Amino acid sequence: MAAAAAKAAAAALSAAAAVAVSSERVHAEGGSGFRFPFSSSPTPPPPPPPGAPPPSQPSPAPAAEEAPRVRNDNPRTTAAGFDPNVLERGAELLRDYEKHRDADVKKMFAYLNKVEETRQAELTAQKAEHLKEAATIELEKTRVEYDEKKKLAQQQAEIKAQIARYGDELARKRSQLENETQRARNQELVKMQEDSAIRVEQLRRQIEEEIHETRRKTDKAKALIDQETAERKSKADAEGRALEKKLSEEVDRRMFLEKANAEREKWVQAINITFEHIGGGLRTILTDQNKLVVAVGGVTALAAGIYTTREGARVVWGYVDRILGQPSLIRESSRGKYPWSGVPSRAMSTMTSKLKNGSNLGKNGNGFGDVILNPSLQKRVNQLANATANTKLHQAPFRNMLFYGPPGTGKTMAARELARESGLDYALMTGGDVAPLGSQAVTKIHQLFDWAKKSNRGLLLFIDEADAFLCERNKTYMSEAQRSALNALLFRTGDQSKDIVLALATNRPGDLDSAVTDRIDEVLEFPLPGEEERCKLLKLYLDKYIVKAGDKQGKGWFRFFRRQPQKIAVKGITDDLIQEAAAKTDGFSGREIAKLMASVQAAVYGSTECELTPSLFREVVDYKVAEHQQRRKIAGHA
Ligand SMILES: Nc1ncnc2c1ncn2[C@@H]1O[C@H](COP(=O)(O)OP(=O)(O)OP(=O)(O)O)[C@@H](O)[C@H]1O
Repeated sequence: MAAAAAKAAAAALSAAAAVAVSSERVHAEGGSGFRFPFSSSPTPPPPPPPGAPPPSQPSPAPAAEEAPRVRNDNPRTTAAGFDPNVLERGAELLRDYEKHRDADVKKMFAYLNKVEETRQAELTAQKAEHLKEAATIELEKTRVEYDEKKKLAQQQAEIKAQIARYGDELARKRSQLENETQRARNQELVKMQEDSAIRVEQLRRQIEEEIHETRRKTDKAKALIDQETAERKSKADAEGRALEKKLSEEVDRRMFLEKANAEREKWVQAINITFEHIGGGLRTILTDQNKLVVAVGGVTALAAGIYTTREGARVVWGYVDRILGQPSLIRESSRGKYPWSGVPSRAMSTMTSKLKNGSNLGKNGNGFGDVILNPSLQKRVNQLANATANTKLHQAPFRNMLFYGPPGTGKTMAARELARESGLDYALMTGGDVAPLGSQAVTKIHQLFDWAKKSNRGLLLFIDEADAFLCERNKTYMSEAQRSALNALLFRTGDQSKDIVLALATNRPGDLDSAVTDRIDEVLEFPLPGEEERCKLLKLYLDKYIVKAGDKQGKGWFRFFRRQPQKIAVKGITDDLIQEAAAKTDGFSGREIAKLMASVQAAVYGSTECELTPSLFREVVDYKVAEHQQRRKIAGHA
C-alpha cells in the first residue's frame, strides 16, 4: 500500500513536472495564463517504458536572468541523478494547481486514475506475461517431465525388453540345456532299452533253449514211456494170451484126462484081449523057426524106415520153414504158419459167408463181420474193400491205407475184415516189435516183405502202433537200428505194389515220418462210437458173451473133450435198458464196451443163479462208467 502511494506520488511529481514544462512552454510562446496540459492535450503522453530514459524536462530558468529559454532535452543531473529544478517546477505547478485546483483536480485524479489504470494494466500485462512465462515454464516442465517420463518409459521398456530378451535367452538356454539333458537321458534310456532288449532277447533265447531242451527231454521221456507202454502192453497181451491158452489147455488137459481114463480102461481091455491074441501068435512064431526070422527082419526094417522118414522129414521141414515160414514179426496171419495151412479154413470161411446170405453181408448185417462202425466210415471201408478187390482183379497196384483214431475203436478188426472182404491174405505186426530186434530189424523187415510177396492172393500187411516204428526220423531218441528199419520199410514200399497193401494204424498220426505219410493213399479216421454204435456194440457183445455163452464149442479136436460153459439165463434185458446203457457209456471205445459186457458175464458167473437181471446189468454198467470217468481223470482228460 505504501509502495502504491509512493508510486502514485512519483507519478504525480512526474506529471507535475510535465505540466510545468508545458506551462513554461506556454509562457514562452506568449500564451495567456496557465494551461493545464490535460486541457490542451486530450491524451497525455504515454509513460516512458521501463528502462527507457526519462522524458526530457525543460530546465528551469532563473526568474532573474530571464534568458531565452532553450529547451534542454538532456538536463544535467547531480551525481546522484536528482534534478531539483523539476521539483521547483513541480512546486510551482502545485501552486498553480492550488490555484486551479478546484477546476482541474478532478481531471488530475482522473488522469492519475488513468495512470494508475495504465500501470495496473501494465502490471496485469506483466502478470499475464509472467503467468504466460510460468505457463510456458510449466508447459516446458511438463514437456520435460513428459520427455523424462517417456525416456524413462522407453528405458523401462528397453530394460523390460532386455529383461525379456535375457529371460528368453535364459529360457532358450534352459530349454536347450533341458533338451540336451533330455536327449542325453533319451539316449541313455534308448541304450538302457537296447540293453534291456538284448538282455530280454538273450533271456528269451535261453528260455526257448530251455523249453526246447525240456520239450526234447519230455518227448524223449514220452517216447520211452510210450515204447515201454507198448512193450508192456504187448507183453501183457502176450502174457494174457499165454495165460488164457494155459488155462484153456489146463481145462482141455483135465477133460482129456477124464476122457482118457475112460478110454484107457476100454483100451486096457482091448489091449489085454489083443495081447492074448499076440501071445498066442508069439508062441506060434517062437515055436516055428522060419516065422521067427521073418518077424524079426520085418520089425527091424519097419524101425529103420520110421527113423529114416522122421529124420528126413525134419530136414525138409527145416528147409521149408526157412524158405516159406512165417516171419517172427508177424503176430497173426490168415496164411497160417505155412502157405498151405490156411487154405482149407479160408475156403470154408469164404464158402460159409457166401452160403449165409448169398452176398458179402456179415454177421451184423453191414458186411463187416463183427465190426460196428458209424455209417459213413462203414461206407468208406466197404468202398475201399470193393476197390481193393477190383484192383486185385485187374492186376493194378494196390493203395496203401492209414487208420487213425483212439485206441480200441476197431482199426485192427476193420483191417482184418477189409482183407477178408477183398479176398486178400492178411498179416498183422506191431510197430513195437521192431525196436527190440536191434540190428536184426532190417533183416527181419526184408524177410517180412519177401514172405508177403509170396502170397498168391495178395496180402494186406497191417502194422499196428505204426508210430512206434515209423515215427519222424530226425527224432533224437530214435535208435540207429530203428532208423535203419524204417529206411528198409521205406525202401520196400517206394513203388506202388501189386502184391502188398500196406495198412498202418496209429493213435498219433502226427508222429509219423513224412516219407511214410507220403506213401499213404487213403486215410480213415476211426472215432469213438456214437450212441447208436454203442447200442449196437452192447447188443453184439451181449449176444456174444451172454446169450451164446453156453453154445461155445471152441476150436480144434479137443473141443469134444472140453467142459461146456454154463448157459446164462437172460431176464428183462430190453432194448430200452440197452439204450439206457448206451447213453451212459458216452466216451467209451468199442474195446471198453466189449470189456463191459465181459464184466457183465463175469458178474453173472459170479452170482449163484447164473442169471442176468436188469439190476445186475445196471450195477455193472454204472460201475464201469465210474471206472471210465476215474481213468479219464487220472489221464487228465476230464
Ligand atoms: N468197431 C468195433 N466193433 C466191434 N468191436 C470193436 C470195435 N472196436 C473195438 N472193438 C472191440 O475192441 C477190441 C479191440 O479192437 P481193435 O483191436 O480193432 O481196436 P484198435 O482200434 O485196433 O485198437 P488199438 O489202437 O489199441 O490197436 C476188439 O477185439 C473188439 O472186441
